[in-house]
Amino acid sequence: MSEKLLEIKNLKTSFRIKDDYFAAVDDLSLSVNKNEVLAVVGESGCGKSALAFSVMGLHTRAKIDGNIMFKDRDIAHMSPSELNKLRGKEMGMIFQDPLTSLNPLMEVGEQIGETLFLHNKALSKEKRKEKIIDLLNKVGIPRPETVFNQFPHELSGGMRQRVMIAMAIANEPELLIADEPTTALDVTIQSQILELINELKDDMDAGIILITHDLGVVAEMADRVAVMYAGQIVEIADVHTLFENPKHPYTRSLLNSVPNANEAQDKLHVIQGIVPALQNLPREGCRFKARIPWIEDSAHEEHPELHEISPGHFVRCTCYKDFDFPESEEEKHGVS
Ligand SMILES: Nc1ncnc2c1ncn2[C@@H]1O[C@H](COP(=O)(O)OP(=O)(O)OP(=O)(O)O)[C@@H](O)[C@H]1O
Repeated sequence: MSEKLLEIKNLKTSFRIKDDYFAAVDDLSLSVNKNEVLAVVGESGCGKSALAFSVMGLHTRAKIDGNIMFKDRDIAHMSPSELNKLRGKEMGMIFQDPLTSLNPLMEVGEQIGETLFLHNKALSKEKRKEKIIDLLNKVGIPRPETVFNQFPHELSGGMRQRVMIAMAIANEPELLIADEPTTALDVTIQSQILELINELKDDMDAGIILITHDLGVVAEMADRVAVMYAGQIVEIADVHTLFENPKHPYTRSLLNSVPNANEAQDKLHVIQGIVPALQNLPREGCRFKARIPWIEDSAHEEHPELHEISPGHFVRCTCYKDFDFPESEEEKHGVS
């Protein structure tokens, strides 16, 4: 039986725009087990990073409602000092762009050392250095003794990403959030980094939230997949089910918009439109409705819910039952 590490219940993360608050994560619930990679996918602007930052307690101005239970403690409402004790120790995060999270003025060894020191003041200077070299080795950095004394700008993008991973895992966190960890990297480095994250999962029995818009990465890495649209989860299932039997029109559109090298495909489907800006998100009814105008209004639920259609496979709104891709351009634009 898998052991639950994180349980998010009815999370609502809202940002203030002018005089109102608008939810970027809107009543979202999900859980992550130990030794599991949960991928969170969706187009730009659907709320993936807002979710990750909420879990890490990194939003300074957002309004957070709901609960984020991490090992039976509600971290959604912890004080900043309590959260600081958890971050970097029990929870680690890998960001998309290492330059935003590494200090440009500090040598690599010193930065990793600081993270170690913050959470383990008893470690002697010598032991700390030993541990840092070990970590640099572990994340596949050649000549770790040299890199120890280098500044981030002296390293390549792939090496910087590895340094950030070394920092994120320095204290062996139980929960690791990786937000687009390989987007900026070329394909060979990307697969090495993913392999590394996979090893960490097994070595440390960690739970991992992997945020990405790359479905190839999802197929390779994830145990389960949550598909997000407009702040909500629209489908969640184990990775095999999600790729073999996707149901929600949004999931099917995402999968259908990716060329499949193994199969002959007649036509790629392009999802029309974009995720609306936060202030313009439809909050009533099916949020995806405007992007599939050829589907009858009556197919949608008034208050779309997540339906468990097979064990562990949840789909939001009944419109999935009637969904198919349009046969013609006219149909696609809702003209019959
Ligand atoms: N601090 C903020 N203030 C106001 N709006 C914000 C803030 N941060 C995010 N948003 C808005 O919240 C929505 C979700 O953004 P978020 O960055 O979580 O999306 P995302 O799915 O991670 O996108 P990407 O893949 O581009 O990073 C977007 O409409 C974004 O403009």
